Amino acid sequence: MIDSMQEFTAPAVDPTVPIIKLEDIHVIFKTRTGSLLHPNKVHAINGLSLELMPGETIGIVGESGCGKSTTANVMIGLQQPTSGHVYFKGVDVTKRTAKQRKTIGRVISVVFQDPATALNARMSIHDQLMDPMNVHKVGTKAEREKRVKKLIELVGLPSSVLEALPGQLSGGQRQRVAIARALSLRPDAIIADEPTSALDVSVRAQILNLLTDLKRDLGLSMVFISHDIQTVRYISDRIMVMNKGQAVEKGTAKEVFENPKDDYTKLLLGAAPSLLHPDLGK
Ligand SMILES: Nc1ncnc2c1ncn2[C@@H]1O[C@H](COP(=O)(O)OP(=O)(O)OP(=O)(O)O)[C@@H](O)[C@H]1O
Repeated sequence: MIDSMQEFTAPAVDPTVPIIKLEDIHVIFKTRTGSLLHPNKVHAINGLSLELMPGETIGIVGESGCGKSTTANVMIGLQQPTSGHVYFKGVDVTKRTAKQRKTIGRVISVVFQDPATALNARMSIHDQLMDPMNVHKVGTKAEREKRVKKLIELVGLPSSVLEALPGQLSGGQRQRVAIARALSLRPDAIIADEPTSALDVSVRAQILNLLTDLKRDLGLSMVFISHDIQTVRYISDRIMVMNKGQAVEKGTAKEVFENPKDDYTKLLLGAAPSLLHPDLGK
């Protein structure tokens, strides 16, 4: 771990105010097909409420199509809810202004499933890490250069990768770069949408461990999205189980695993073998 972690730690915030709060969110997509009951409509999110408190990791778990990514998109403002409210540090940003959008884009970072598509194939790793800091005019050029070197160290990569293009790195290394970039603006929160699903099983464990270390050392708040309940258990303080656009169960990781209340949660717990690497203890 590097000495000067402090400059990467999440900014101090009021511990009693959620970083992100979703209140009774509905998202209805207009489509060409739809269902028998709702022709030409998909009710992707159906009355969802959620609070991400400072320093905590919330795991969102559910099968493909249950609305996990749409929930993430509502949080970061990529998807406008059909109804309901989105709060950022206590401020209603449901209909966010361009200025609010820019601010929130800076303080909530996203790590996507596939680092190959999230990174620019033609840009060196150095330039990709510099880019968000250039856009948001962070410090002087010399300070940004120094920060790039520290960021790459923070995610456990040698400085030699800075000159590489994404295609020259392994999937796991690329995801580390994506995480370094997500940390570059010292975010309040990270939204990780299936960040390990595209990786080999052994690499998955390494990335999960890296995220666990970072959240502990930097005091990050995190929303961790996955269809694998064991992976979610490993990293989350609290878990929300989603089914058909609704939260069917919420609780601490311990509560959800030891005393699941909802039938769907029980089904998930008893379903397919974990995608988690066996080296990660239960
Ligand atoms: N832009 C869109 N237009 C129409 N329907 C959409 C759109 N985006 C998502 N949906 C639908 O909304 C529902 C929720 O999708 P979403 O991608 O949020 O689920 P998910 O749980 O993230 O699934 P996955 O794990 O496969 O990404 C699905 O039925 C999906 O087909």
